[in-house]
Amino acid sequence: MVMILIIGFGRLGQYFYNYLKRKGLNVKVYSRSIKEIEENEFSKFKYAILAIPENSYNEILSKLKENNFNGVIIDLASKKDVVIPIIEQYGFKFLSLHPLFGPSIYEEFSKIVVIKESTDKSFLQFLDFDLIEMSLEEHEKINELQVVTHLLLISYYHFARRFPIKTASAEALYRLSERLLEQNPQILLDIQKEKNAKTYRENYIKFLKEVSNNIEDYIPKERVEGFSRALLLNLSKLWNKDIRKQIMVIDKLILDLIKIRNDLAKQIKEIKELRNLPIEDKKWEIEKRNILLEFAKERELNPLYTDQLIELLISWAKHIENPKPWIGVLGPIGSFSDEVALKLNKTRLNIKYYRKISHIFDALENNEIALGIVPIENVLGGSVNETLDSLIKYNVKIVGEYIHRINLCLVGKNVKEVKRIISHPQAIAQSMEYISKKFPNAEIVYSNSTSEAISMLDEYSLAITSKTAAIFYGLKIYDEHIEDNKENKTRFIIIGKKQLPNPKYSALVFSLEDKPGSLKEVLEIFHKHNINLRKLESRPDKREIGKYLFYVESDLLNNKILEEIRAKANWVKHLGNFREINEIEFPKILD
Ligand SMILES: C=C(O[C@@H]1C=C(C(=O)O)C=C[C@H]1O)C(=O)O
Repeated sequence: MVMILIIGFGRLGQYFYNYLKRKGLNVKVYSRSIKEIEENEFSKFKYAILAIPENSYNEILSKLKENNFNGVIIDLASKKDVVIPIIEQYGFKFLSLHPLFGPSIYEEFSKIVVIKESTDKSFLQFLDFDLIEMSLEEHEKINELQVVTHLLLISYYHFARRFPIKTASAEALYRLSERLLEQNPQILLDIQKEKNAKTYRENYIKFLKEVSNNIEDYIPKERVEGFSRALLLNLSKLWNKDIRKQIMVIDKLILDLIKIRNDLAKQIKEIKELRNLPIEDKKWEIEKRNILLEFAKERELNPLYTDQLIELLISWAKHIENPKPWIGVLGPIGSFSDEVALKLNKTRLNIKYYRKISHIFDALENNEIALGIVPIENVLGGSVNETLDSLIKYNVKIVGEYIHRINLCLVGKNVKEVKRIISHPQAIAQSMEYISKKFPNAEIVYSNSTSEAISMLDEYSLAITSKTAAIFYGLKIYDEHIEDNKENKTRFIIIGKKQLPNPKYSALVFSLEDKPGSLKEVLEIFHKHNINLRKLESRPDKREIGKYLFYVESDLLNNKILEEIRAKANWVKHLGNFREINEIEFPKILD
């Protein structure tokens, strides 16, 4: 495997170190502060990347020579006319690069100049930046530009500091100058002390005088298409022809902004603590939501998605202000599980939405969430098999239950004609009579959840959802309580890892020996102890046809009874003891 040595661990050295590591290459560092290797190991390396100032070249190259390094030198210096002769003097093969790294080293802003005269270019295979080949002479023009840009920003920095009140453009320019001056001062000084630097500066001053004397000629007659909105975005368009890269810059900007937003939420939390105010400010949330929705409307942004995004940002901020354990629920927002979660948890702050019931079990087992809320049975549709099967498969406990009155609503947006009815199979099953009477010709389309059906709506379809979803997504409610049985209820279970005190019921699964009467023997144990069964359901054991597992819920079982059952069954899994709960009270429910 090729071994790469990085000498120098400033900004550029660190960047290349992380970049090459990420690519799975074998990289080591040698610098004043970090010595991952000894000098006598230099000979092991195929490449040595020099991320050091020009005035250290002699010292480092002689060290490399003395210690038998005979690979390729990769120089990242900007003054090629200074460093290349030194490298040649030591007789090394070399690759001369000039990384043009843009705003805070986002990769989308990074190009690398490769000097044509380099004697070994094999290292380029490891770099997937935009590479630009240039002769030493052409590269010199970059130096001229760099000298002038720096001159401008350095002088502007000192000039602007005298004026405390800044306009937006003065501020922007000032920030740019600060960004430059954040760099290693020695490098900045070296650039301005280069042999032609003084001439470059004087040429530019001459040019400035010319502009100043004939200013009318230099103000364009037409407006320039400029950087008026987001500077970086526009820069990105200039730098990247690749649209995916431009989108990536946008995504990174969004994340950077969210980071800033969340840091502000932390600050506001401190103020609220000082003033003894609650974290959540619903009044302000609603007010700002309306302002932002108006803002989005002016920009023709979809209000539904904008609203979801705002909701997410606000919950994110609140969760940062007050981190609570996560609750996993079948989503998206507006599912019946979400209704129950809201009822039990009061807020969506710490609710995570999952697309499938089994994903909630998986997340709980992996400690991504502290609790899950899942449906287990409906009066009309019967058991939710995915929940039963997940209870069998995953290592979690039932800690509580909640019975929820289901109101099925028929919703849509600007419907012209009803050709399709979309919903979760359970909701469809619960309103089949209604659908076949009212829409005998409609096609039935199944979705993963009732709320997911909303994203599938068009002018020719209706969805069956909760009222919460209809309100949240601003949909028209065409009818409600369309369920065939007006006593429609769903029982939800709360799953977790710890049991609550004072349980009333128990749940277990067991398998039996394949012989006459084996189920009866187990059921007799319940009878003998006068334990009432609430639910008995068989599930295929999924290994052999005709083999079943039995899911049982009953009044509370003690250990002695459980032992008796274990003695009669082939295999028993105790799924927990639980009772009805009407509120999730953290931290009580966790310890
Ligand atoms: C950040 C704040 O705290 C909460 C979060 C909000 C948000 O993220 O926009 C708004 C109001 C508060 O419920 C705040 O009070 O402004």
